[in-house]
Amino acid sequence: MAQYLSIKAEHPGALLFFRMGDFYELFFQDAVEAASILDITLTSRGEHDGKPIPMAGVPYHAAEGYLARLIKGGCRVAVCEQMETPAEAKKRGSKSIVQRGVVRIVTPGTLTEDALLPARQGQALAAIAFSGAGEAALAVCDVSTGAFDLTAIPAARLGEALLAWPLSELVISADDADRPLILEARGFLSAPITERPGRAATAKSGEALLKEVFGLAALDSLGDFSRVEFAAAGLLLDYVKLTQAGAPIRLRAPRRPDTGGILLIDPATRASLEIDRSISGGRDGTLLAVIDRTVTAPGARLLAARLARPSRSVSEITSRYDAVSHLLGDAGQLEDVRVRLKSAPDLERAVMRLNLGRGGPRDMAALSKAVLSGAEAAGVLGRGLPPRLAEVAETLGLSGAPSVRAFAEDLARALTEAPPMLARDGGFIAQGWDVALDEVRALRDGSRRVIAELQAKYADQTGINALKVKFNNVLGYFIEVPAAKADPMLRAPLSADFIHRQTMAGAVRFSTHELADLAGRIGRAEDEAKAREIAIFEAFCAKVEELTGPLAVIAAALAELDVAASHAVWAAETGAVRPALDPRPVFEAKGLRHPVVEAALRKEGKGFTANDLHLDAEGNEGARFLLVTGPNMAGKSTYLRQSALAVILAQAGAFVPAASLRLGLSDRVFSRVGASDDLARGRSTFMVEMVETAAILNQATPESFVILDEVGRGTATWDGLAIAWAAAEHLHDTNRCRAIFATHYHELTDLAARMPAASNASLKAREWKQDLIFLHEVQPGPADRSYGVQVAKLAGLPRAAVARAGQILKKLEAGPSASENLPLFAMVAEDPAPEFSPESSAVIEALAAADPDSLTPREALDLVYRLKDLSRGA
Ligand SMILES: Nc1ncnc2c1ncn2[C@@H]1O[C@H](COP(=O)(O)OP(=O)(O)OP(=O)(O)O)[C@@H](O)[C@H]1O
Repeated sequence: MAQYLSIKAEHPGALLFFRMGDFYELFFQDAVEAASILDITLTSRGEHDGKPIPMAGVPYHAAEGYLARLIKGGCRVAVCEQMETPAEAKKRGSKSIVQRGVVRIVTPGTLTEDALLPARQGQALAAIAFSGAGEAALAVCDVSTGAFDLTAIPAARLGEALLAWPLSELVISADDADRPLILEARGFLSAPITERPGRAATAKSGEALLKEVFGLAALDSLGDFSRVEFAAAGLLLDYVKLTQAGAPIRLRAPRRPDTGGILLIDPATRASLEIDRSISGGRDGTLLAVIDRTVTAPGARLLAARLARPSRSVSEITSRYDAVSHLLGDAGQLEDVRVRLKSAPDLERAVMRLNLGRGGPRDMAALSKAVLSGAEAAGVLGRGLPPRLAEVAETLGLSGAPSVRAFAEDLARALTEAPPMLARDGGFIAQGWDVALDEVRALRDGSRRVIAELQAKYADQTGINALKVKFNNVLGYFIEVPAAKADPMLRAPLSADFIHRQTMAGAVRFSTHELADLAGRIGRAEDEAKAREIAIFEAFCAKVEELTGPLAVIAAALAELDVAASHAVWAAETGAVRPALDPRPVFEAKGLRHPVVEAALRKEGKGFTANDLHLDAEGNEGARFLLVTGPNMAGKSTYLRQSALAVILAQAGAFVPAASLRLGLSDRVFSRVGASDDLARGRSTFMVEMVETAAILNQATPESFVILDEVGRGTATWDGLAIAWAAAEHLHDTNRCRAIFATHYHELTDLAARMPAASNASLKAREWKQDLIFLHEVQPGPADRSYGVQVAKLAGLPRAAVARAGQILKKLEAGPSASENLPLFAMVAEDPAPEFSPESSAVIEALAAADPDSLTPREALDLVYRLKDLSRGA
């Protein structure tokens, strides 16, 4: 207990998995907590301060499954192992306790095990540091692959920067816990936030840790990082170090992701476009889920990363297109490549596990299979490739890495067909690979055969046919006879040979010197074979470590090829086309479709109506601002979203579901679609809408692409209209970006005539026998009316209510306030609109009645006093 308590004291924030023989045991509050999450029995053992100690345990061989559930349940787990065998402990004195130590702390952001990590999802552990100058630095790593990115960003962009990663855990300095930006991040992040002492987040500690981890005397070779970046790196590495409990950190040198070259997507836009997470939280119904045709886990992770961080670099995007075009051009080759890729396991994570000392024979087999499958895929690719694919083919072809090929082939020969997960289980080195191993195995098997033969010999000698030689873990090999027949063996002369071991209810067990001797030999041979296998495995691990660099390049090439093939397959299935990139800020799509809605409709056997869209931020060849009207349910939101999704797909390097698309690259995509409450953060629907709209109006540049749906809907009609109006003008006049604006305020359609680079479009609907038919077709010009009542009828409002709504609508349409369009147009025309109130109209009347030319100075002064009184309502 003293040992337990002292180890537990070192890891206050984690559940302690305390290894005792074949179990990990948990005690005290840990046991209570784990038992409730894992639904396992809570028992007790011994006493502490006069009270029973709660205890719960899980078998060590099944620990991964339990760990996974605890991590999902938001726990951290410190895994404490026995660092020596009980026999070793005894050597130090008969009362010595086995030495134990924490070998790692398992946290949501630092997993490496296959069983704990979703294969097709990336894992990002991020740390943030802030500078005094409004700058933040973000250090992000994936300990399962070794990726490590380090970058500085304006602090205000923290949200979008964080969400561009598949975040599993965020580390912050405790000193930053109360910053508004962190409080805000708590709202939109689903990943847990871990606080660390502020001293870990200093430039000095960062520099020291970077030097230590990468074995450098000076940091110049890493590139030019700032103090705040070093601080973020320090915070991250310090945490990784803590969780690795002394094992070396295996990350690649930090890379600066090219944020200048990334299409920025803010958190609200990311959520509303459902790129990789649907509004309801899952992956179903997202853009990623619909286009993903990857066949390997690293490919799936790369695809997700590309959709999360589309590019802004023409050369990067073009080279991605070239690869897709090539594969799309040869269906046979594409299929052949994918067959090879399908048999390539997760090389990235297997190598990392092996390097961390957590890998096993199965990871070795995965490494070999992945490398050799990649080589086969390269063979299929052949010649005449565009540069990017040529590079992939060259890497995978291994012509430049003969030692990797030799190693992969060695492994293929050395390992058995289905190797065990853990090296200590043995039996993974194939016959014929190692002479010494084969010899000890022959010895062991020979002794086993002799034992099998002993059964016949002893049966003969004792005359007991039912005599059996058996094995169990407690006795080892033993001789068993039915109790009724055992008597002669307990007496001379047989008792001289047969030594009594155990009497059971129905059987008696014996051993002989001969049997013990043979069993000893088998045991020694088995130990020797295992030791030999482990030695071979360790030699392989050393080789993996040596080849880690080239293996990482191969892993990246495999993922790259898988993503290009995935885009090609999806394009072939859906008729997606290669976008044409234009240096001007245009968006000209013919026959554009919404990939997710289309896929959903296809499942129901329905077709999707493709639509065109032509925008030009400079206003030369098309409108920069398109106002879309049309009935509810006509397809406005779909039209808006499909254009924003096309920008994201195109800049991610994928083809787009259209007949054609000509696109000038965007710096940012903004979307405000649909109203959503954010009650958890204390914001009403309208507040959320205004916060998001404000973000767009404040940040959109002429290169941005904006879709806004029903701005102003969440408040009183006139207020809403006024806000929508002002937002439209601001986008058109000030932001000057490509923008589509959907609205139910028909009054706004007149704006197009007043703004030079704006135009109207609407979705067609037709009334037929009092029913409404949606054609989902976009046409130029405003919608004639809104058909809200018809949609209400479609939705199943009671017949009487629909009829009544129809009556009211007629009245309203006939009444002056509704038919006379709003006075707003007149008011906004030139001057800012004056506030009209009873008081102000009285002031105006008095002014109108006054004749300045005939006023004496005294009368003029009186008039001023009267106006003043009138304005107060006096
Ligand atoms: N181009 C299209 N082709 C076929 N079906 C479509 C198309 N666009 C939309 N739809 C169908 O119409 C439904 C409603 O579309 P959407 O939500 O875009 O309408 P809306 O005009 O934005 O409605 P509201 O004004 O009520 O928000 C979609 O869920 C989809 O099933």
